[in-house]
Amino acid sequence: METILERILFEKRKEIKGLKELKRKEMQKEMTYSLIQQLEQANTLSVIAEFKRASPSKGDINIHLNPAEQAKHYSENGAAAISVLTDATFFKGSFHDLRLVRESVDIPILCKDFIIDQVQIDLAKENGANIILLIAAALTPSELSELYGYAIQQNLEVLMEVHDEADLEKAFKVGPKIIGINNRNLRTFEVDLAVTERLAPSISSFGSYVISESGIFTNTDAKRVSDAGASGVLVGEALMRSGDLATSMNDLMVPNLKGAKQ
Ligand SMILES: O=C(O)c1ccccc1NCC(=O)[C@H](O)[C@H](O)COP(=O)(O)O
Repeated sequence: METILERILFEKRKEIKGLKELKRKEMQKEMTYSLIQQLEQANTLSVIAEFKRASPSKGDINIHLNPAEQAKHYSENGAAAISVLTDATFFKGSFHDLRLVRESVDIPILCKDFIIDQVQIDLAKENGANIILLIAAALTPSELSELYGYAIQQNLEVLMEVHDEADLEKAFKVGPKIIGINNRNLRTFEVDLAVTERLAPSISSFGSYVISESGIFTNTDAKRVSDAGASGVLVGEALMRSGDLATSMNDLMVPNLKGAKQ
């Protein structure tokens, strides 16, 4: 006669089979949201469109936009990925915004925050991010390497941000596949696309993809950073203020065959 323990274990084995299948499907889904894959396949400059209500340099940009609706418009107009600012104090963002965006689109999402601890990476993942930002200037070389390793372990992609040669040296030691060049000096707020022109060649030689971040508004700006070797751009303010997203996105998606990693 079957004991209660045997019956429980029989049911448990069935449950575990189901749980494993669920986990496998979830992992498969996570893997399909890949910015690296998008960059590999793109033949135009890839646009990472940012949801950015406000910022320290510009104050309120567009605080009334709905994150889910804006993300849908970004995606419908060809965004390769969406960046969501989750910092509340300086950017009026939240992890709730990130979740709303995840629920509204089927493309990779970057959690744009000032990550200094693993717990933020956990939160980013729990709320649907596939990519996290690590800012070289905000971390020591060992913190950068430790947080990078942790994110990769969690099946996340990493956009490692640099602004000068010292940051680049730190980044190269870790060896990320995607490096973002922030054209904005985060200390002075000065924005200069020449920063991309100066740093992109060594990143391309290193073999990583270049994303040019900040201060990109026009077709001329997009062409300029694409010519410098960028495979993608990260654009916030221009898209958050745009009255015609289709045209704004189209202007940024310049042909970019040579931007892709060789
Ligand atoms: O945007 C700021 O004022 C800012 C200030 C201090 C730290 C970071 C800041 N911005 C984060 C970003 O990197 C940008 O949101 C992103 O690159 C898009 O920039 P933009 O297209 O110029 O809005």
